Amino acid sequence: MADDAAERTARYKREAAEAAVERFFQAGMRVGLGTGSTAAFVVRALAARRERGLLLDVLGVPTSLATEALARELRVPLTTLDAHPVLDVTIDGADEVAPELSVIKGGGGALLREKIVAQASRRVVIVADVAKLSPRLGTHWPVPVEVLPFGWRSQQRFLEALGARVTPRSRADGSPFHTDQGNLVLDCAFGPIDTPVSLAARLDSRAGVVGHGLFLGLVTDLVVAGPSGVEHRVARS
Ligand SMILES: O=C[C@H](O)[C@H](O)[C@H](O)COP(=O)(O)O
Repeated sequence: MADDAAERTARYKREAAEAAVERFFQAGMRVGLGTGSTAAFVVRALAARRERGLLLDVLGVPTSLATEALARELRVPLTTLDAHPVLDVTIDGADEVAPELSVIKGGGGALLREKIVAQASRRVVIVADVAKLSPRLGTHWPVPVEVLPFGWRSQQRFLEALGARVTPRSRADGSPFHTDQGNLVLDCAFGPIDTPVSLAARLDSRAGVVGHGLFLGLVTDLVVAGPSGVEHRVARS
């Protein structure tokens, strides 16, 4: 039963990813490659197109070391933001998607590079299975906050004072989780967030906080897959 549900979810992720690659990646583009299980389907779909002789001149900027490794394994050519500071489009996953297409990201710890790449992209497409949809950010998912190891307990107190239940992220063996930049992640359960813009501003202005998973006003498109098929939604500008 549980296996069936996991297989269905994986199928929806793959369907969303494949539909987005077909729709948004075009010859000659410089593209951002997201991180996570849904974004991995994007890299695989791009590699599959290349095997058919399509999109051969597309170059990708990976948002994590894991995505970089996968792209290299599948022989997807990569570039950097330094070589291409403006990208045509990024396709990435998300943990929670609110109706106005604000999202929480960072379940895999790649939030900082993902936001840097998203902010450098003309178009930001989120691919998701239908279970990621939410009436309000924070309903189902904590906000990951990336902090410098230096003074991190002060950041924990700051985040608790903002109303969060804070869980320092750890690995399966209990050791602290470190991002690709060597920082820590504090998962901050706020519950449904009434004012995400002001919360993001508080986080952005705190020294020692180097990133957070609230992506507000960044996403241009959502491709979501579920039992009734694949749907494309566009953010209101
Ligand atoms: O840090 C990781 C990313 O923000 C992922 O895109 C996000 O956690 C969604 O991951 P998945 O597609 O595996 O559910």
